[in-house]
This record gives sequence, C-alpha cells and structure tokens, in this order.
Amino acid sequence: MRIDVVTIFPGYLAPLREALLGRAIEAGLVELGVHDLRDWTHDVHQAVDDSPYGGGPGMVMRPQVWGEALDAVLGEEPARLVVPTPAGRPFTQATAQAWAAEERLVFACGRYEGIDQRVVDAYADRGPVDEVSIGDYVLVGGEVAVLVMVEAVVRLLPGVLGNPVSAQEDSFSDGLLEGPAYTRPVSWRGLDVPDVLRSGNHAAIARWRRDRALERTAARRPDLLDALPPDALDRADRAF
Ligand SMILES: N#Cc1c(N)n[nH]c1-c1ccc2c(Cl)cn(Cc3cccnc3)c2c1
Repeated sequence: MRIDVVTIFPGYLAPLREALLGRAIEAGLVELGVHDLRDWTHDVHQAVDDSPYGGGPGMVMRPQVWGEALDAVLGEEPARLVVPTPAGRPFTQATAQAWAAEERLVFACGRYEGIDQRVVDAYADRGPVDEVSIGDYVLVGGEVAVLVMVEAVVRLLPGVLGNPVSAQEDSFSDGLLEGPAYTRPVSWRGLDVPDVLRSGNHAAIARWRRDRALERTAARRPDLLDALPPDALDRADRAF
C-alpha cells in the first residue's frame, strides 16, 4: 500500500515513521509520502487560506492550492482520496478494514475552518472520495485524524502485526468490546487474576472472556449490541 498525506504541517506526521508503522515502512509493506501543501503556492506569503464567502468566523482553505497539490500527488494512479472533517461520516473499524484492501490512500489534511468544498466535488469525478470524522469532538485540523486512521489501517496489513490473530480478536472486530486482560504477577496489590484464566480449561476461558466482553459492551456501548446481526449471539450469549 502507498499512502500520501498533504498538509501544511508535515512535522505533525512524523510519528508515522516511528515504531510499528516505521518498521512496516522499512520492511516495504507500506510506502509513505508526506507533502507540504505550501510547496504548491506561488505567492511570497505562501497563502493557503482566504475569507469565507457568506461571512462567518475563521478562514477557508483555497481550492487552487489544493487542486495543484492533489493533481501532482495523485498523478494518474488510482487512489482513494480521504478528507478528514468534523462533518464526515464516522471512521470505524469497518472503514479501516475496507481501506486496508486499497492500493493507494491519499489524505488531504486541512486546517482553519476546512477546505473549499469544490476540492472534494472536483475529485469525486476522478475516483472515490471519503469525507470522514474520527469522532464526535472537534480538533484543530486533520493531521491527528490522519495519524489515527493510518495506524488503524496499516496495522491490518499482512505482515505488520507480529501476531495476525490480534487483529482478528480486536475490540470491534467481532462487534463487541474486548474484555479485561491480565498478566503476571498472579496477585498485585491484593488483586488476583481470575482463577479461570489459570485453569487451563480453554473452553471455560473462552466462555469467561466472551461473557466479560458482553458485560463490558452492554455497560459501555449498548449501541454495539443493538447493531449486532441477529445470528451474532448464540444461546449461551443470550443466557448471559
Ligand atoms: N476527522 C476529524 C475531526 C474531528 N473528529 N474533529 N475535528 C476534526 C477535523 C478534521 C479536519 C479539519 C479541518 Cl480541514 C479543519 N478543522 C478544524 C475545524 C474545527 C471546527 C470546525 N471546522 C473545522 C478540522 C477538524
């Protein structure tokens, strides 16, 4: 997979070259290009924003600069263009799994009050464009959202995670939150590891973990339970 990111703060994306993602890049599992939007300005001030038509607070990012940058970065190769925005569709684990199958992702990281809408509209004729949000809170720009989305996608690529089973057993991958996890010591500050996890009874352990996941999901994210397909819960689950 090739990932390109266009931003006025390239340094914000430096964490993508650290740790697991950095190793994936070094291993050739992912190619990453980070591009400074201001490289496509032509004025001495390298202006990327202007006042909003219709008035209102803040500034809007100019379409011309974005058009030149995305034309250059996208080139003729097909790619999914991703535009983070507070007004976007929710980015979920399902989105990450779908995007993990893409050959190329190009992220347009905006700032200010956003990017002129005509940029999204103009590129919609050239390929898939997704306006997405990582959650119901407001950030200052798209860069942090891109860090989140790139990590969620790249960790799903074959060869990136040391233990591929992990990705299958994530929270959300089966529609439920993960239950609690424990490691040594058996007793810590008077708190003990649940006996079943040390029993060696794999069926009992699996049942206990499923029950804890159902319990946690019901308590913290009942919406996920409501969204499960009818056949997702078996008789033992329903008994829980
Ligand atoms: N993804 C996501 C996401 C999220 N979950 N919160 N905030 C954002 C996000 C993404 C992109 C931009 C761009 Cl471009 C500018 N801003 C600042 C802003 C703030 C308030 C209203 N309009 C724009 C962005 C915020």
